Amino acid sequence: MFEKGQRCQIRIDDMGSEGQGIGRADGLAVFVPGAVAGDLVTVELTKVKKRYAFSKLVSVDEPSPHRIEPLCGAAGCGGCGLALLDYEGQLAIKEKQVRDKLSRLGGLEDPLVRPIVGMDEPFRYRNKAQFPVSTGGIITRKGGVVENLGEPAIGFYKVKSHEVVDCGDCMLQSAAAMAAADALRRFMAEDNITAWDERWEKGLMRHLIVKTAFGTGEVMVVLVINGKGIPNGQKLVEMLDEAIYEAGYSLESVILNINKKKTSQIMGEECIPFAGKPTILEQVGDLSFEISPMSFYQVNPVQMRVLYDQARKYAGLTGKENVLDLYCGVGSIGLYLAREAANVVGIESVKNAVLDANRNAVINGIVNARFVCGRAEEELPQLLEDGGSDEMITDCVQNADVAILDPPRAGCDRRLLEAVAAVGVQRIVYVSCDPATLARDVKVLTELGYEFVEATPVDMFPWTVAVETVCLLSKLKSTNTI
Ligand SMILES: C[S@@+](CC[C@H](N)C(=O)[O-])C[C@H]1O[C@@H](n2cnc3c(N)ncnc32)[C@H](O)[C@@H]1O
Repeated sequence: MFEKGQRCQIRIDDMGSEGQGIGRADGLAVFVPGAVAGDLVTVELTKVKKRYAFSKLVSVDEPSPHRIEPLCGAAGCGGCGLALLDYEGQLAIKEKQVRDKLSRLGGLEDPLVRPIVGMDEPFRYRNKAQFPVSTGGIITRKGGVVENLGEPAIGFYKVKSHEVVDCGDCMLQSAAAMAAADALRRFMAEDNITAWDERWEKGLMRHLIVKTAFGTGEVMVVLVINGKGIPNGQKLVEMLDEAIYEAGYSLESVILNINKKKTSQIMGEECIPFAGKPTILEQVGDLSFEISPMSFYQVNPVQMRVLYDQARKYAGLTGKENVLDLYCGVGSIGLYLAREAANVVGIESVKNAVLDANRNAVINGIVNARFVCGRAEEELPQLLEDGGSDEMITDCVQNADVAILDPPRAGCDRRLLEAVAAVGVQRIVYVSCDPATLARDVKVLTELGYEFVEATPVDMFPWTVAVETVCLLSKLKSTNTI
């Protein structure tokens, strides 16, 4: 029996969702912040439950061969959960997590999990930076004049708080994003621009969002503000333009996003084009995609191609198949596969993303893909039962051969999985950003008449705990050739 305050020595063999080490003491799972997979550590238990315990690290008695010094001085920002593990160690732990989850939660005995596909250069891979802005608080002087208490800080929230850790350089962000942050920091200091203070619900600048299209070099800056405009805003545009140009990119779009609410939601509903174009253009292989301020777009374009190529391989298209692209976002997977399919129908719940998806089809001259707005778990059963006014959509849904599922972290609604099984597709390609919900859904699909064939993890987010997986399930029993 373990109790609070007790010390014990354990070997760390897993990492938790916040990057803490996990080891076992007589079957009890012990969470250890600051420990990494492979470490032998002494810990002091701080809270003991029936099956698990929390602890604090007392000493690292035998460091893991993969333990390294923290990636950067801004450690504490909470972004890099695996900042103390080298890249090889990160890949090993992610692959293990996918295998473990598929066995334990998916009920699969010895699932075939291919080696994880990592990056050659796991730095500056993010095409979207999202920095909170602070000046450490504001004060209101006589006459209602609002003033900052400190210097502008642009970076990340400290773990479990809304305190902004200023970040001069983040190795995960593009050079354009860091240049934009630097320009905004200088502008705010020179022009005494206030930052949002959530205690008083006052202050102008809330977030800086920078989207970088690596394929074309185009950059969009979104300034989330609590107001209608930015005093001397033209000067800021010029400073951003110069800084981003010096970083080797081209500022093509500046958007003001209005968010006046006390909310943890980063963006408000209203976007006002402030300078340049309302969208930027990205190039992926021979496809072009318009990127708008609000729609979801994969954040790691290098690994996005790896992911989509794996999905294409698993889809096994010959040109005759009807493909469903469920949870399709701006249609990128469906459009990537469209030239090798008969027809593609995508379903997505965010209206703007559906508009982008249909526009992306037009931009690329793709005529055999349509995108429908709605909740996939409601829209698919309905199209299956009643059809719709568009013949191509009805035919594609009712005679679909392949379904791509790419849900958010929560995974798929059971009704959607039942509808996919009712369509009777031969192949299901499941793209997942959470191995636990993937495993849960794989279990449901095996109960609905599909067999798990194999999975390939793809590292979309080096240095963080997140892991992406592409998985193939088949209706055909053991007769697949990939
Ligand atoms: C992980 S993203 C995948 C997007 C796209 N497949 C891609 O590769 O860029 C998940 C998408 O599912 C959408 N979504 C969330 N819940 C949904 C639902 N119930 N029905 C349809 N789409 C949904 C989100 O808006 C988001 O665009």
